[in-house]
Amino acid sequence: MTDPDHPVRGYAAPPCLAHEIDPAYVDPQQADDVARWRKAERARLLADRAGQPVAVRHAAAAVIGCHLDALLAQRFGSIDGLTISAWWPIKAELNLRNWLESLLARGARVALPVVEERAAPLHFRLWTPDCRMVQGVWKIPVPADGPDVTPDVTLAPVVGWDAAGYRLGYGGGYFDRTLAALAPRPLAIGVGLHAAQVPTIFPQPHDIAMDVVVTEAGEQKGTTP
Ligand SMILES: Nc1nc2c(c(=O)[nH]1)N(C=O)[C@@H](CNc1ccc(C(=O)N[C@@H](CCC(=O)O)C(=O)O)cc1)CN2
Ligand SMILES: Nc1ncnc2c1ncn2[C@@H]1O[C@H](COP(=O)(O)OP(=O)(O)OP(=O)(O)O)[C@@H](O)[C@H]1O
Repeated sequence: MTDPDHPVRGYAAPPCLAHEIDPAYVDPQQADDVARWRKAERARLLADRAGQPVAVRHAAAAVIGCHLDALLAQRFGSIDGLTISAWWPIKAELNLRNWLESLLARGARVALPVVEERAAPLHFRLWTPDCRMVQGVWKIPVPADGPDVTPDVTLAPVVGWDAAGYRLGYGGGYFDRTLAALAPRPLAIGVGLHAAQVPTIFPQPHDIAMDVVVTEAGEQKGTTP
């Protein structure tokens, strides 16, 4: 229908070109704003976390181990034979080492991430308490050798998280690249302090949401696989 008071004068851009716009198109100005916001938010969250008493982080890690056990039991039944990747804690990250050792005692395999190439997906190597470790990227200890493994479950430490399951890490984009590259995709569990929740991380096209986020307050986001 045409409105005689507002004659159609033509389009600013021909509508027939709409299909040629890449759905992954990112407004560079907006992407820049989000990157700047994330940098400041990371710094704030990291300072907050470092300011928590060690006893608080320690207690949170113990409770999170229990929540993770319940979650894995619900999703997989037995964990015997599962390969579960975690992290070697740095910068006041939660230390799940006791829980990781309990996984080994229950027949699971534990893997740690290795940055073999910058700006590329992570690799994973099996870990045991007595395996030889070497310093990797960012001086993060990694298992010195052993074959690459593909985790069934990957635990990703979060600097920040939102209720939609998106995580903020250290800004390397490593977990997003890794999840984008793995097929089948492992169950991705973001793990961190409840206080690290933010209303949104302003997800960008490259961000991949965690299947679940677990904090000391329990499971925060869940999807039925
Ligand atoms: N303990 C632990 N191990 C982990 C992770 C983690 O979050 N925690 N990772 C989780 O992914 C991977 C390592 N993540 C890294 C993330 C960023 C940079 C890094 O070089 N950052 C740059 C800034 C990048 C940018 O802003 O563009 C820097 O600080 O200079 C290094 C490693 C694998 N191992
Ligand atoms: N699949 C991908 N392909 C190419 N670049 C990617 C991919 N995923 C993320 N990136 C790049 O990585 C950069 C950092 O991403 P982001 O801010 O989400 O990191 P992060 O999730 O905090 O880091 P990390 O996962 O290492 O803890 C982004 O600028 C993005 O362009």
